[in-house]
Amino acid sequence: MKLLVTGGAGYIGSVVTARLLEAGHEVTVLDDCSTGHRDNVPDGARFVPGGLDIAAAVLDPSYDGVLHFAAKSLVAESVRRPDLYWRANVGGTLDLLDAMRRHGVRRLVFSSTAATYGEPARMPITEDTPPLPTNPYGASKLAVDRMLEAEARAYDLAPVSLRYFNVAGAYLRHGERHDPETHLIPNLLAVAAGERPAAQVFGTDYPTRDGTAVRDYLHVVDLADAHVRALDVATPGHHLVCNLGTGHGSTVLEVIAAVQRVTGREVPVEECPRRPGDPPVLVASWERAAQELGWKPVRDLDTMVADAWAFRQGLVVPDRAGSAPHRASSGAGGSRR
Ligand SMILES: NC(=O)c1ccc[n+]([C@@H]2O[C@H](COP(=O)([O-])OP(=O)(O)OC[C@H]3O[C@@H](n4cnc5c(N)ncnc54)[C@H](O)[C@@H]3O)[C@@H](O)[C@H]2O)c1
Ligand SMILES: O=c1ccn([C@@H]2O[C@H](COP(=O)(O)OP(=O)(O)O[C@H]3O[C@H](CO)[C@@H](O)[C@H](O)[C@H]3O)[C@@H](O)[C@H]2O)c(=O)[nH]1
Repeated sequence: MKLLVTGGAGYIGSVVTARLLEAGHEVTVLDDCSTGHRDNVPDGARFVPGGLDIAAAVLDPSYDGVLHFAAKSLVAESVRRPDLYWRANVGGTLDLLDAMRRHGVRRLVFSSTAATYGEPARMPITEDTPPLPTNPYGASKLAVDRMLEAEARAYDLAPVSLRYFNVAGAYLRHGERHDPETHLIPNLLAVAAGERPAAQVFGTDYPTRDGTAVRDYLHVVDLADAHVRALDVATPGHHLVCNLGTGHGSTVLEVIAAVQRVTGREVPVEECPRRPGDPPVLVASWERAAQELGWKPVRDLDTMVADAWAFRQGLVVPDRAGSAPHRASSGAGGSRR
């Protein structure tokens, strides 16, 4: 297929672009490099610098589809500057959808998020869980999901919203290079590398097995492979929504233990107050993705940490598929409220 990847100079978009190229697709990346890096765009992809407002000039009717990663995605920033999030995530996507309609491009894979669900009490989270986002980031992504639903009906768009849980790991020369870095695993690796004095643990009084928050970490290559599959099942007039996670939750302290195990380094801990807006537990049910996409995650937490560590050391990270297949029915992995 001939594909446009928005945000392909970012962390996840660059890994997906690499996997799309490996699968034989032709890829153009559109990215304004606001949080991404030009040198992240894999060789073999065409790069167009710019924002979503120029999508109409980049697309043409020969394109088979779009994978849309370009967005602002920091929860805390979205609380401080909600206008930025509505404009970039909702307004930007409107520009993209207008461009797709104009050129008759229907297939769309969209980066949605677990943040659309808010703080549901029941785990694991299925796609039928009522979405109640608790911050403007999640709300802006939910607004796009709703736009896609309506445009599928009205204009025969073929959209797939993939709701990612916590993405981690690296592939080839692509890993997390955010500034500031807010994500847990890269921050822990900075401590292991001696670049930060201690790991900050945000909240030790959550109602979980060790008091720290539970998240469902998914390897970025497993995530990427779901996108390659989603392109094949996108259907005009139908909006498919699928969660992507492993069904297994890890606490912050368990992730710290994994980092110590994998790196062989000490990670001193500093207990800090809860980070505002952080839910206690988020764990995905990925049964729908298994059914609809024929997908399953096959890389475990230690592989995510090892690959992120290798990336940080400047190594080319190989594909380590099959480190630990996950069962679709596995439980929440954390005690519930
Ligand atoms: N990282 C996670 O755990 C996670 C979880 C759920 C959802 N997501 C979503 O996945 C997507 C990718 O996340 P990421 O972690 O790779 O982020 P990232 O910041 O590394 O990548 C986003 C890319 O989009 C580009 N971009 C941003 N706004 C743009 C615009 N208006 N026009 C053109 N380019 C623009 C940035 O320069 C960057 O290269 C985002 O939509 C994010 O909301 C990420
Ligand atoms: O230095 C740190 C960083 C994080 N955490 C905690 O670790 C967990 C994971 O945090 P982080 O890696 O920042 O991810 P989330 O805040 O869970 O958000 C990610 O996962 C969401 C879906 O679950 C997506 O919507 C977001 O885009 C994505 O950034 C949370 O409980 C944090 O409080 C710490 O204790 N110390």
